[in-house]
Amino acid sequence: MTPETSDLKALIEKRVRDVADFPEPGVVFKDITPLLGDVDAFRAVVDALGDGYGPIDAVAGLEARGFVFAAPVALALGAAFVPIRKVGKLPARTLRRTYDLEYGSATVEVHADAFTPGARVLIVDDVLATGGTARAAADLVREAGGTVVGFSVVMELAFLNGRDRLTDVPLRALTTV
Ligand SMILES: O=P(O)(O)OC[C@H]1O[C@H](OP(=O)(O)OP(=O)(O)O)[C@H](O)[C@@H]1O
Ligand SMILES: Nc1ncnc2[nH]cnc12
Repeated sequence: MTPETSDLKALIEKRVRDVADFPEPGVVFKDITPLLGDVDAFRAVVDALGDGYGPIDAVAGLEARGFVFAAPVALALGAAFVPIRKVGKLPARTLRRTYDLEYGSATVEVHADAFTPGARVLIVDDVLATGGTARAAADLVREAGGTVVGFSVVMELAFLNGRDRLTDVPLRALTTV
């Protein structure tokens, strides 16, 4: 680990707050709002999420917290931003996946025409927990014709083993707790 990497991990862990029993008893929620409130930390995280992938055509972000990181990463890389949204929000023809979360379940969609065939796509989110969201996102991008170059997250919750569901996708977690 380079000093820069360990500094970034320490910064993220300092600026992501644990909130017990949210949104339901037994869940320790990782609250990114302090990180978003620290301009230098937010900028460093955006830079690190998109660094070193080579040419990227589109950055796909997961509603809602993933959008906050994915959109600035897209701008920084000179790439398109593609939203992967909760069901019922995208207006044109969509592709859809349903999956389980640490708390409850969710269905997400992407526009069927979001990617040009073979587009190099980086997927960005805030947290990797069970990996259900990440798995759904990677499957949707592929079904829509994109090539998944990587999945980049701010924080991985290792005890939920999400990584095991993404063995076919290069995964980058800026920090793992
Ligand atoms: O690895 P998983 O178990 O799938 O969990 C990770 C996902 O859960 C959270 O989103 P959530 O669905 O709570 O939506 P939000 O961003 O709208 O709060 C988080 O932002 C990730 O997208
Ligand atoms: N514990 C957690 N904190 C924040 N986001 C999450 N998404 C799934 N589990 C989460």
